[in-house]
Amino acid sequence: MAEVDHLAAERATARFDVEEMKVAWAGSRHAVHVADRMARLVASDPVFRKDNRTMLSRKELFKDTLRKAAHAWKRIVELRLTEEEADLLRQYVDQPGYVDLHWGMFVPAIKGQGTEEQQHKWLPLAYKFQIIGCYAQTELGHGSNVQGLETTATFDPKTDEFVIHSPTLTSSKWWPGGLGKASTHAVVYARLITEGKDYGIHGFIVQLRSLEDHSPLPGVTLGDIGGKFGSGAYNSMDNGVLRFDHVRIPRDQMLMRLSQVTREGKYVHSNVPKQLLYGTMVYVRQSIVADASKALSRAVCIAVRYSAVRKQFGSQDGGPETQVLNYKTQQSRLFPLLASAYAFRFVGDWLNWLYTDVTQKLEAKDFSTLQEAHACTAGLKAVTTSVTADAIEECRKLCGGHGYLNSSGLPELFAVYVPACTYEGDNVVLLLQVARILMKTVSQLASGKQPVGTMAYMGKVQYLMQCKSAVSSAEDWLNPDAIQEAFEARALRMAVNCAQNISQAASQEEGFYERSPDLLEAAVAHIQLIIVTKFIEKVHQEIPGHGVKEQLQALCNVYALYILHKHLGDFLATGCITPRQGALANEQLGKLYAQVRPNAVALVDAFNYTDHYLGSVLGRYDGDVYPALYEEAWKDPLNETVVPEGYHEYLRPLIKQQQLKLSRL
Ligand SMILES: CCCCCCCCCCCCCCCCC/C=C/C(=O)SCCNC(=O)CCNC(=O)[C@H](O)C(C)(C)COP(=O)(O)OP(=O)(O)OC[C@H]1O[C@@H](n2cnc3c(N)ncnc32)[C@H](O)[C@@H]1OP(=O)(O)O
Ligand SMILES: Cc1cc2nc3c(=O)[nH]c(=O)nc-3n(C[C@H](O)[C@H](O)[C@H](O)COP(=O)(O)OP(=O)(O)OC[C@H]3O[C@@H](n4cnc5c(N)ncnc54)[C@H](O)[C@@H]3O)c2cc1C
Repeated sequence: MAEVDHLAAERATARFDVEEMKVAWAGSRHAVHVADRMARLVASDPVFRKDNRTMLSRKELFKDTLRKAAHAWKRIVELRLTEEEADLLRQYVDQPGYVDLHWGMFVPAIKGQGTEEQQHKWLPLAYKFQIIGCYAQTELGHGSNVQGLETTATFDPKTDEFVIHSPTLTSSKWWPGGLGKASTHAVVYARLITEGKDYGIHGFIVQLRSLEDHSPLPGVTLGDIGGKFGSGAYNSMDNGVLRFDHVRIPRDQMLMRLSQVTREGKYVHSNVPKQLLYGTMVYVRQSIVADASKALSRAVCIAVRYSAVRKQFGSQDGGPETQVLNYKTQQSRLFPLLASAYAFRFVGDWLNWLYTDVTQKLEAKDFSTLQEAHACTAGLKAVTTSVTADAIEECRKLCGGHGYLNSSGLPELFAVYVPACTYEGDNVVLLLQVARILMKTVSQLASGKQPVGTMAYMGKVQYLMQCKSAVSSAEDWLNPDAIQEAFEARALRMAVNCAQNISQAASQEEGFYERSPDLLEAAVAHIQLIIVTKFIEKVHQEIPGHGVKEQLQALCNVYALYILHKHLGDFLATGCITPRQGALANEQLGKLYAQVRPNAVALVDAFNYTDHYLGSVLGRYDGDVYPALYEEAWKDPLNETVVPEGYHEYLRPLIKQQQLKLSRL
């Protein structure tokens, strides 16, 4: 009971309106309401139970995923849920599965790369689940290097068909989610060959399995690629392997919005940038940024609530011990992660806006913002997923020994989340893309070309290369202009330093290759500037609710000053701030942690997660952690019998043998 009281007391110390913070987090009152309804719908349905997930075998887990997906679809149809509601319902079911790829990549690939006619033909089938699709791009031999894919699609003008073929072992499709067991169709990326010429990678809709009995079609070899990291977790997904042996598809199953092959076999490229082929990846990368804030906020919610419940040391004269949340070290490890969850949420909203804006421009044949969309989605995907993966592990450590139990929810969350650093573009590969664009922008500064969008600050090169921070007290670091200037100067100076070093190499390519570790850091600095800028912009907006703006302001400062403290070397080496100013930032950070402390539990309550979604005995809303931990232990299959299976075979003979030996002595 004492623990329950603890969280109630924690909630009473909050200095802001939690209901209004829920609105700020979700984006609108409507969003809070819909999310609430969908979360409760899922939590109250026994089919969506997930507390036994880590104890299921792979086969049981996969079947459970099929069952949940089918049940979710049934509920979506029965309740006539809107697209927004259906997306949320699937999110709260919280079990990776083939539907993620069907809705998340197969449908968007057809929408983005199919002609109107193709969309008209295929989308209704996909929308009604008459076909199930996946995104088959990566191969055994190549993932990052898309141009290196080997699968071929050779046009045969005699039959008006493409022949899809896997010429080598390394050309086997490898990894696509939903491919292994569930999908009937795939968007397959292959080298288009017509009139004897290789035109590079293009997308094709290929049927893989019979719609009658689900068996692979002739010439198609398919399977699952095997168990993955952790128990439960991403093992609910059937990541697959696929080989083609001269499989024929009609010509009109090439996705022809960007380029076409005529009946005669002539290749025609529309007047659009060829990078639009990568559009589905750009779309998914922006949604992964929003997912990062969800995964991070879940971990932080668990760690904050548990840290308020957990007590260690400090008891005097039999009085209460200290809540671990009161230790300054716990705060300095946890509160930056709390601030990062909010930061990623807001930058994710902004990125979604940017993506929508770019999409509208593309429809109007305006391709001017394509590079900005690529740099922002690639860079933000890389930084937010890397931070989130590390943060989930940090939250596990923040929960001490109990964090290592599956029932804490953290091991599974980590195992599910960590591949986000790799899929949809390895984070290093993506940051190098950002660096390439930074170098291009720096090289254009001399010609007077004004950078735009998130690179616009580079236009202030004369000022930012020589400015000195005016901060002279810890409080000065609360001024957003001081923060913004320091971050802009750091990012620009790192980029310019790289550019200068590269220019001394024998060639641009060689210089880029040699300096790539520095370029990664420059790219990270640029992306951190974007996150800080968007958080500052958010806080400048009108935000209703008692104390809400003040809390967000504090979190924004925590985020920025934490990054400054963590990357102090960059700020000092580039001469943007002095060691004294760095020390003042750290002093201010300590004061901010003290400000966050009484609000910490309420700040995670504002995420509005149900206990079902959190899936953690440590993160329970009521804080009644110990009875739940105790009860959970007894549910383990090992505890089904008092004497374990194998006792008579292995333990008893061993003990008896030793006893016999002893008795002979
Ligand atoms: C407790 C349990 C439950 C918890 C759940 C909670 C967690 C939530 C989980 C969320 C789940 C979400 C589901 C996600 C499922 C994941 C499924 C994964 C799918 C995949 O991985 S699909 C495969 C993805 N593959 C990749 O991303 C490959 C990466 N490689 C590339 O993108 C490219 O090859 C490249 C960009 C690295 C290089 O390409 P290329 O060689 O062609 O290009 P260059 O480097 O030469 O550049 C040429 C110019 O093109 C521009 N460019 C490049 N890319 C783009 C782009 N996308 N858009 C626009 N422009 C682009 C470059 O800038 C160059 O421009 P320049 O002007 O010529 O310099
Ligand atoms: C869980 C999961 C789900 C997936 N789902 C899908 C899916 O649905 N569909 C699909 O098509 N694919 C899918 N993938 C594949 C995924 O997109 C690729 O694994 C990813 O793009 C990374 O490519 P890779 O495996 O070739 O890594 P590699 O490129 O081989 O990376 C290996 C190492 O090399 C480094 N490296 C590579 N290139 C460079 C470079 N130029 N400079 C410096 N370092 C470099 C990387 O940083 C990394 O450290 C999935 C992968 C996973 C793990």
